[in-house]
Amino acid sequence: MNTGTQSLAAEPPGQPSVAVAVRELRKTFPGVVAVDEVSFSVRVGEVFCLLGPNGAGKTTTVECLAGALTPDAGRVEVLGLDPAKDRAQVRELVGYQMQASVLPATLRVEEAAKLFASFYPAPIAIEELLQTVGLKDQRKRAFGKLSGGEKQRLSIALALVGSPRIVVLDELTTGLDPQGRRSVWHLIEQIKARGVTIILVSHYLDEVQRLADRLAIIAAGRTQFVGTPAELRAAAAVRSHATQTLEDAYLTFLDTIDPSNAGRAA
Ligand SMILES: Nc1ncnc2c1ncn2[C@@H]1O[C@H](COP(=O)(O)OP(=O)(O)OP(=O)(O)O)[C@@H](O)[C@H]1O
Repeated sequence: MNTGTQSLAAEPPGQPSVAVAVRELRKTFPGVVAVDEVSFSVRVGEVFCLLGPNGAGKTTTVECLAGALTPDAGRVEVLGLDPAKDRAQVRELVGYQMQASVLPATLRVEEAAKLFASFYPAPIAIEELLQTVGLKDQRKRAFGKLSGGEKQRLSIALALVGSPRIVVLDELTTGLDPQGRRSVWHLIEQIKARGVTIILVSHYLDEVQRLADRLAIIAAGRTQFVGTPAELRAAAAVRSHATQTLEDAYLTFLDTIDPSNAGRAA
């Protein structure tokens, strides 16, 4: 197994090069081990993708690093902070893409952005934010009247409004048409170009191929692989000569995971 982890303690003084370090993370809910033993590091400025089957523990993991859940065991560091203890600071540093559908239907785009901006000490100017995500012309439109792609853009805007250094995007392009997906990918590349670290939970291997600098595969609550997309293809090629696309490589890799690890009960 290649978990490619790094030690925060090994970082030189000054600007950290590791944005997020997760070590042997475990999180249970009554009757379920959601995350059993997950470890990975995310470097400052990279796009890092979390992949894995439904129920593998990806959302639980990112909720632990965003400070929304408290781990049962293990260690999580976000720019040197513990999200479970330094919750307020971590919430200023990490933008978490909310499920947009929780917003009231009558709330206008601009009102939602202003509301979320009021939670942060140094928010981005609303006009610049809406321009960046391509919603300037829709700023007066009510949330309930937005298309699926526009809702997705708004949820990204709300994750960015606090000028975060890290953005966590969970299932970024689910439900978008091909054009909408490509334009959201372009948006992610623009955000990356500003130096923001991006953690992306995705089921779409074309998206991962296009955006990811590195990725982790989580299955059965454990990290099964950490590396670049090219390294995943190389690792899968050892197991199957038929491997071609990143999706082929991912599926080949998953096939080799011991199924007795799955379906964990607490
Ligand atoms: N609040 C909760 N209470 C009880 N069980 C939970 C809770 N949140 C998650 N789980 C369970 O923990 C496991 C991991 O869920 P999680 O949402 O982290 O997986 P995921 O990898 O994000 O899945 P998906 O790809 O389907 O979104 C699942 O079995 C899920 O049912």
